Amino acid sequence: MKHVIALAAGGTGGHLFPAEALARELMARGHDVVIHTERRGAQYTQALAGIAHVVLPASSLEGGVAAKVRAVLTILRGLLASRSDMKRRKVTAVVGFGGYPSFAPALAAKSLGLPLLLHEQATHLSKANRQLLRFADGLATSFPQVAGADGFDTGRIVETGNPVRQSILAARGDYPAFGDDLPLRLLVVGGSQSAAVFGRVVPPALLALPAGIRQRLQVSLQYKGDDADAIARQLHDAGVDARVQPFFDDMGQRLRDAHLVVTRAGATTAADLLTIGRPAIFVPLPHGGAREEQKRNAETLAQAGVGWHVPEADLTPDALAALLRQAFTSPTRLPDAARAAAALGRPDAASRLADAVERLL
Ligand SMILES: CC(=O)N[C@H]1[C@@H](OP(=O)(O)OP(=O)(O)OC[C@H]2O[C@@H](n3ccc(=O)[nH]c3=O)[C@H](O)[C@@H]2O)O[C@H](CO)[C@@H](O)[C@@H]1O
Repeated sequence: MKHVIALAAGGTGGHLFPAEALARELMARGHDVVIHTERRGAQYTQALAGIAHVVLPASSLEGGVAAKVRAVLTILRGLLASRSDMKRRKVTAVVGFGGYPSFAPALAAKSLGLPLLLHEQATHLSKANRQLLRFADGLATSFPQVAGADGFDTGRIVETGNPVRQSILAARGDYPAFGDDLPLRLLVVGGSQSAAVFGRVVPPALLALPAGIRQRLQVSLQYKGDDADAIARQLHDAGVDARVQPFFDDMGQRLRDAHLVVTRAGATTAADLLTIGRPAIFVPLPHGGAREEQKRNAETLAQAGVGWHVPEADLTPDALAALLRQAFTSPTRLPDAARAAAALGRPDAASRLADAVERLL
C-alpha cells in the first residue's frame, strides 16, 4: 500500500544526503516522500531534485538565556509549519536523521500520533537524536553498536547502515592501479562545510614530499578559503597537479579514482568512502559536543584498519608529509586498508532502512 513518509533532516550534507538516499528508495517502492529541512538544506538542489521538500525555520538550543528563548520560539514555529504540512499531505510516518532542525518535525510527528523512526549516522547518538529518543518508536543505526541509547528497548533497534547517494553506489569499483611510476591520486575533503585546516596544512605537506612522489600526485582539494586560488597556483608552480574547489559535486567519481583520502570524520563522508572502499587519514573536528562524535568515528575506523586517526593538533605539515610518504611508498598498506574499508561498506543501507520504515506502517 502506498504511504506518505516525511523525512526530517538537518541542513548539512551529513544529514541531508542519507535522507535523499532513503527518499529515492521509498519513492522507487511507490511511496510519496517529503523532506522537512532548513534553509541550508534547500541549497542542495541536486540532492533534492524531484523530491518534495519543505524549508522550516530552525535554530540550535545553544547560547545564553535570550538566545535559548528565541530558539524555542523558532522551534515552535517550525513545529507548527511541519505539523500543518504533515496533516495536509496525510503523512503516515516520520523518519528523523538528526541535526537540530530535525527536532520540530519529530515533535510534530508525535503530536499527530505518527510513528517516528530515528536514524543515527555515527557510532554515538547525536545530541538531537539522544533528546528525541524518548519519543521514538524505533532506532536505526549505521554501525553494529551505537552508544548513548541506554534504556531504549533493544528490540526496537535495527542496524541498517548509513544510506549513501545513488552517485556513490554507481561509483563502486576496484582499487585503482597502484605502484611505481603510476599516478597517485589524493582526495582531500573537509565535509559539507570544507575545513580550513586542510588549506593550511595540506599544501606545505605536499611541497615537502620528495620530487618522485610529488610529480606523480593528482590532488583534489576541497577548500573554500579566500586564498584558494593562491593555493592552487602555489601547488601548480611546484609541479603538483591539483584541483582546488569549494565543493565537489562528483564525489562518487573522485572517491573511486582516489588512492587515499584525507578527511574529517563526519559519519556520512565515512559511509561514502566505506561503500566505495577507500583508505583515509581521518582528522576529526576537534573539541567536545557533537564534534566529539567525529573523534569516535575516526578511532573506530582506524582500529578497523581503514587508515589513520590524526588529531588536528598533531596535523603539522611535517607529520602529514611523513604519513603520506609512508602510505605511498608501501606496496601493501593502502590496498590492505582499502579492503578493510570495503568490508565495512553497506551498499544495501537504503533498502534496509526502507524495510525498517515499512515495518512501522
Ligand atoms: C558541523 C556538523 O553538523 N557536522 C556533522 C555533519 O557533518 P557534515 O555535514 O560535514 O557531514 P559529513 O562529513 O558526514 O558528510 C558530508 C557529505 O558531503 C559530501 N561531500 C563533501 C565534500 C564535497 O566536496 N562534496 C561532497 O559531496 C560527502 O561525500 C558526504 O556525503 O553531519 C555528520 C553526519 O551526521 C556528522 O558526523 C557531523 O558531525
